[in-house]
Amino acid sequence: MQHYFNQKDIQINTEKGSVVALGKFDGFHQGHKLLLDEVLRLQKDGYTGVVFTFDIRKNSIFDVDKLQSIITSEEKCMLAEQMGIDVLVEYPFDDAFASMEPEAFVTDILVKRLHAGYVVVGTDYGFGKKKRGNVELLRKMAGEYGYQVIVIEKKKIHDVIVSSTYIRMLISEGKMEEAETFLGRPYFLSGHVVHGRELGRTIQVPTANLLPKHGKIYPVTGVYASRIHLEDGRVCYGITNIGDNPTVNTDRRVTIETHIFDFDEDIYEQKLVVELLSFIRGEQKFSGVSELKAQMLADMEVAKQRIFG
Ligand SMILES: Cc1cc2nc3c(=O)[nH]c(=O)nc-3n(C[C@H](O)[C@H](O)[C@H](O)COP(=O)(O)O)c2cc1C
Ligand SMILES: Nc1ncnc2c1ncn2[C@@H]1O[C@H](COP(=O)(O)OP(=O)(O)O)[C@@H](O)[C@H]1O
Repeated sequence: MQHYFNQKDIQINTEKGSVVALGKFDGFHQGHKLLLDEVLRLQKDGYTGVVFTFDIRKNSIFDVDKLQSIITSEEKCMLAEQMGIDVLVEYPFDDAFASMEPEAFVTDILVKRLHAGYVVVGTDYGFGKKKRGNVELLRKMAGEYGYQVIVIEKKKIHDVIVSSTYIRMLISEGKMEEAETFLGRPYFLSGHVVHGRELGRTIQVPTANLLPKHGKIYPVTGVYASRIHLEDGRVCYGITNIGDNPTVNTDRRVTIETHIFDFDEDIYEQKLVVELLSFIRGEQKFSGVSELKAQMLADMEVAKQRIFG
């Protein structure tokens, strides 16, 4: 997959033209999937499939520090690659771009740079200066510039519109099963295993530690049943604690710690993808390590019950 990250000199070489899906695509959820399926369908017909999204970190109108996404840019790239998308664009949404006339976006980017044969958007997609660009404008310019517009209606599940905002709310409340329904896959986090206090092994519950990433949304602190994807493709199950470990931690830094069931290997530096399947309990301060350990063993039984039934 080709990945344009935070760069404006995009040029796609395509014989037949491209199919471009436009959107923020935070989460690549069940609603986004309808757009992505159109891209994949037209890719099979020989069009170059492009997912066009924005990197908004350089725009002064957003309080970037407060923005939290379901998936990081790296995770978006990983998912697009897994789906088989040809090109992922994360276009810099800087102040210059925010004030671009929508007609110029169509002619300069969609037509000249991406050679769009098809443009796929949701019903309420807005782009360009003051969001004046919309489905109507895309349709109006389609004849002259030789592309077709595919408009996708909002997907609903149990009568609720699937949206990134709704899914972020579910995640932050620890409602992992519901988040999974709307995402179409469990919420996951990813990163490289770092060293911790090496206390886990002394209580026979070693935990692979990941650091939280800036800009990523995390669920409420506590214990979760989890599924772990190791770098070599193996899939394991385990239990994950997100929190600042009040029982043993003095610096109160938040970490993500996963104990993998029936596993005994050194996996420091390895990249893990940890899917959080089900919330078990909130984090607590125990009177000592032996109380904590007893609770961890009980948590493991609950996790196994939820995972294996
Ligand atoms: C299933 C599980 C549940 C945990 N629950 C708590 C908790 O409620 N309170 C707490 O202070 N720490 C909790 N921890 C974190 C432990 O304190 C931590 O894993 C242990 O200190 C090992 O740390 P280390 O990886 O830095 O060696 C939990 C860890 C796991 C794996
Ligand atoms: N079942 C397991 N689950 C998680 N990590 C394991 C397991 N078995 C061995 N390990 C290894 O042990 C390390 C965790 O041991 P631990 O004593 O908790 O040290 P640390 O405080 O550095 O995380 C992991 O990073 C991993 O390399």
